[in-house]
Amino acid sequence: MDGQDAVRLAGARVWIDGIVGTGVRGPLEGALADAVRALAALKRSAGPAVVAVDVPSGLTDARGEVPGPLLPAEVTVTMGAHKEALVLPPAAGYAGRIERVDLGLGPADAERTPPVALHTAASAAAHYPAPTSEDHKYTRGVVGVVAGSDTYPGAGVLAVRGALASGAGMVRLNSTRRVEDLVLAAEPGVVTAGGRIQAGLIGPGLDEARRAEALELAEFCLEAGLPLVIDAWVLDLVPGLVDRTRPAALTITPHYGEAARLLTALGSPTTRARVGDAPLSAAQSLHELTGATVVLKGAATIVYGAARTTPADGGAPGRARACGPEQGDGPERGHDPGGARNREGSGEPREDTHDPGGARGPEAPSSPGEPRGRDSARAIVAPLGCGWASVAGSGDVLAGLVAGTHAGARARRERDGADVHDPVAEAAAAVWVHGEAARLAARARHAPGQPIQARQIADAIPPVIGGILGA
Ligand SMILES: NC(=O)C1=CN([C@@H]2O[C@H](COP(=O)(O)OP(=O)(O)OC[C@H]3O[C@@H](n4cnc5c(N)ncnc54)[C@H](OP(=O)(O)O)[C@@H]3O)[C@@H](O)[C@H]2O)[C@@H](O)CC1
Ligand SMILES: Nc1ncnc2c1ncn2[C@@H]1O[C@H](COP(=O)(O)OP(=O)(O)O)[C@@H](O)[C@H]1O
Repeated sequence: MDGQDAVRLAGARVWIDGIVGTGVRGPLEGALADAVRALAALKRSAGPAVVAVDVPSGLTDARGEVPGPLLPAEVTVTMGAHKEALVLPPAAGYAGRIERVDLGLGPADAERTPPVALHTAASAAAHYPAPTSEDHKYTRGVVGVVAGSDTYPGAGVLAVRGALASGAGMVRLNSTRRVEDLVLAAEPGVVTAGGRIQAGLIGPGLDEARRAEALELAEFCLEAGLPLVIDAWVLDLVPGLVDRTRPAALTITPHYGEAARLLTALGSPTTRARVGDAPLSAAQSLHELTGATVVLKGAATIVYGAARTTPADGGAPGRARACGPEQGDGPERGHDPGGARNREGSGEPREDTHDPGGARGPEAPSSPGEPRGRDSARAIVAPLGCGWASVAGSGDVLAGLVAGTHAGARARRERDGADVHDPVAEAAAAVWVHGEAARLAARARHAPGQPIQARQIADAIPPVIGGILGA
């Protein structure tokens, strides 16, 4: 590109970038790299809008990494299927708004580009069915939550609100008196007594003083084969839990900083910057090292894991002993989220509070690295989120929503005796709903939008779910 080209280009308000497509692999090199670098610099100073054809030039990597110079676009018009580089972070951040042009190659094109699927409203709707006349709170799912502390009381409120907003039938909370009072003032339907649960959540806003309660719920869930979501600081429990249990039902929800810490603790040292450069690889490594479904949070959130195709619970389908009878059981059975405090007066742990190994059957995977009865791993990514979602407590709402979504799915499996468990699809649905809720709250669907708080994301979840069910 000579000086005259530069002057001509600088005068144009829109550039159409069709320089390099998806056929190239690895970083652009030589004269091509120099030209793309020069154009990117000129774009920064002259400010044209760039419309890329298929992919922005330089986004060549199928794992969403950014290998070298590239020309960022405001709009990318892509043909047929979505390309990984357009949906996976960090590359997705350079593609702008995506316009897909159907080439008539079939409906699957819209959603799938193996091995990465893009989550959509249609795929989320299946995970939030409207209750029928047969349903009651236990068939809609009960979430046991250990969240919030006197250090971070607000996170407990937000996690509970996320779980409730999922459509779960009930949330049982174990927290400090202050957090419980705050939660009950906002949500009087929350229960602080022990009892039957169908999924657990530990992490949001916990401090060291709450470690024992978090560990107790984690062990209860993993031993009973109940879905367990681990978030935030208590992700540091994961290496110990993976060693001692088989985490078939474990979902972890780290942000990049937490992912780097956890990978390092698992013997794969890395940094937050390296996770940010290659988040798909980080999510894959976390899954391979733990067996868990990994929700790696960022501007575009990657969900990585495997579906179970054999009974998650072993034994009689539809019933987990640790959860007590099918219905009508009260606080005398199941998990006791109040721990020792709620047992005051009895002197002993209750008979059904822990059920070591009882509900986990022979179908449990033999090791985290070599799960039996599971499909091969896959990634699902939600479209690039609305930036207003990056506000304190947003991830706490998401953790609650993921746990509520797992609890609902688990309750339906118990009711129907179903044996297919797809925690990746469940978690991806929750991520999609959370992203849409942020967009709705911020009024950012067709406009830049406006600042929001995490509680507004929680408030917007029910209308998003209602919207996808009514569509
Ligand atoms: N209202 C309440 O009660 C709230 C309570 N909360 C509770 O606070 C606790 C601490 O959680 P926390 O995430 O703030 O701190 P922590 O994990 O130590 O991060 C340290 C370093 O990690 C990085 N990093 C952070 N976020 C990142 C991201 N999204 N994406 C990428 N990187 C990110 C960043 O590193 P840097 O970029 O500076 O290198 C940062 O300096 C936790 O229990 C939580 O539940 C919060 O939810 C807020 C609302
Ligand atoms: N730039 C962004 N655009 C869209 N969503 C974002 C962006 N940055 C973060 N998020 C989302 O915001 C949430 C932040 O969660 P987290 O880091 O756990 O925060 P907190 O601990 O304060 O709740 C995640 O759901 C993440 O996907």
